[in-house]
Order: sequence, then structure tokens, then C-alpha cells
Amino acid sequence: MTNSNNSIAFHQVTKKFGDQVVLDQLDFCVRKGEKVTIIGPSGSGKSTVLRILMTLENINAGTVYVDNEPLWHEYQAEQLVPASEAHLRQMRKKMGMVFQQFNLFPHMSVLRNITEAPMHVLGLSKQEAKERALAYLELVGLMDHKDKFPSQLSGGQQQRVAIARALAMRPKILLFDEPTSALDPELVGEVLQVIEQLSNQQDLTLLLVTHEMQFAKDISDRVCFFDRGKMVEEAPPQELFAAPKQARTRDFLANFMQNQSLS
Ligand SMILES: Nc1ncnc2c1ncn2[C@@H]1O[C@H](COP(=O)(O)OP(=O)(O)OP(=O)(O)O)[C@@H](O)[C@H]1O
Repeated sequence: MTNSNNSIAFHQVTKKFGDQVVLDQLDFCVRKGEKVTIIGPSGSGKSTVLRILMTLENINAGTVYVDNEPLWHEYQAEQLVPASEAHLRQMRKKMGMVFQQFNLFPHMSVLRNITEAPMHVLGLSKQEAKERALAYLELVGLMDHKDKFPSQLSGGQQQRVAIARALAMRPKILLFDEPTSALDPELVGEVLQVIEQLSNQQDLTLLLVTHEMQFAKDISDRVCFFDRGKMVEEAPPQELFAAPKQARTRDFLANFMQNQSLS
């Protein structure tokens, strides 16, 4: 299963909540530098994939590899054993995540929201963390807002801060969980624009869960359709959207188009 081209690999991963099987012996890979979107109906396990990667959820069976190292396990005497907290801490540094609900610290300025983790997790000095934060604020177009508090920003601006905060940890892999779902429609574009800019960074691996089909088309190298805890179909966007091979993918896309035209 380890393949030096892979950034992320799920090998026969099962995840249950009680009796409910949410991921069902899932096999799924993302190559280094690849930009992949996961689409699929509500409850199909899309966010669970991201939460497992961020070590927010454990798995019941199978193995997850990040950068060719097992995430939820580690090797001891060439045997895979459950991961220690130290191993999980080390692995978490490879990834950053942007959540639907921004999750900024409300009592901290925009700048401090971004400098906290580089200082306390990576051990950067205050000055180094500040320089890094300012560079990413520039990238997301929010330099003028560095001293404001999250409540003084629009949802779109808050999400751009959240992206800068994730980038400031210099992750190899960036995960997005429906980053525009909590935004008013007029604020969606500015966030998508920043993500689109990131999608041009060759060595950054992007994995996005989204209901924005046009966006998935525009930025992805590959789109994966999930249903009932399995990956039903995967293809470059122009193929998957124009000529889905599986009936379940066709039904999902047809339903989606119908809802769009009704709304
Ligand atoms: N902490 C939890 N405890 C119990 N059940 C959970 C938990 N987290 C997720 N689930 C259930 O697991 C299933 C998959 O959830 P998940 O959030 O991965 O779906 P999704 O495909 O991202 O859906 P959506 O598009 O609605 O966000 C759902 O039925 C959900 O109710």
C-alpha cells in the first residue's frame, strides 16, 4: 500500500459510529501535490474521511497512511501497533484543516489567531510567527484587518483568516470541509478565489469536501464520488461530470442539477 507518490492512502478503512457503518472498507488515495474533491450525498462519510485524517476520529479497521507513514498506527519491531500520542502529534503537523464554521478564537486578534499555533506547536519566535502570519494575510488579501477581532469581519473574511491560519503551519496537505457552506452566497466567491490560488501551488496536496460542483470542476485534478461509505467512482472532473459511469453517480448529479434549477 505504501507508494512514494501517495500523500494520503486509506486502505480497507472501516469506521463505525455504534452499529452504523460510516466508512465501509474504504480504499482511497491522493497523490502528492494532487488536488482532489470528494462529492456525494449527505451522510456518505465525506467529512469523516477528513476528521480521521486530522485524528479527530479513530478508525475501527484498516490502515490510513499519510506521507507513507501509518497515521493511526506506528511500527514497532516491524509490527503495526496503535499509535502513541507522540506519533499522532508528529503526524498532525503534516496537515491543516479549514472547517465549515471557521473556528477562529473570538477573543484574539486576526494576527494572534494566526501566530498562536506556529509559536506554540512549531516553536517559532514571536517575531518569526508574526512575519509568517503577515505573509499569509497578504496572500488572502487581509493585511489591513490584522488587528481586528473575528466578530468585526464578514464570514468570507473570517474564512480567509482560517485559511491563512492553516497555511501558517506550512502543512504538506490542506483539507477543506465544505469551506463555503456557512457563507452568504455573495461571500462564497472570495473564499473560492483564495482556494483556487492555492490550487496552483504544485507541492501542496489539497483534499476538499464540497457541494460547489462548478468549483470542483474548476480546481480538481480528480473528483471522487462517495456514497454509503464507499468511493463509487473517481475521474478527472470533465469525465465525471460529463459522463459518469455508475448509475449512483448519475442519479446524484441529476438530482443535484434539478435542485439547482429549482432554487
Ligand atoms: N460523532 C458522531 N457520532 C455519531 N454519528 C456520527 C458522528 N459523526 C458523523 N456521524 C454520522 O456518520 C455519517 C457520516 O457523516 P459525515 O459527516 O461523514 O457525512 P457527510 O458525507 O460529510 O455528510 P454532509 O454532506 O451532510 O456533511 C452520518 O450519518 C452522521 O450522522
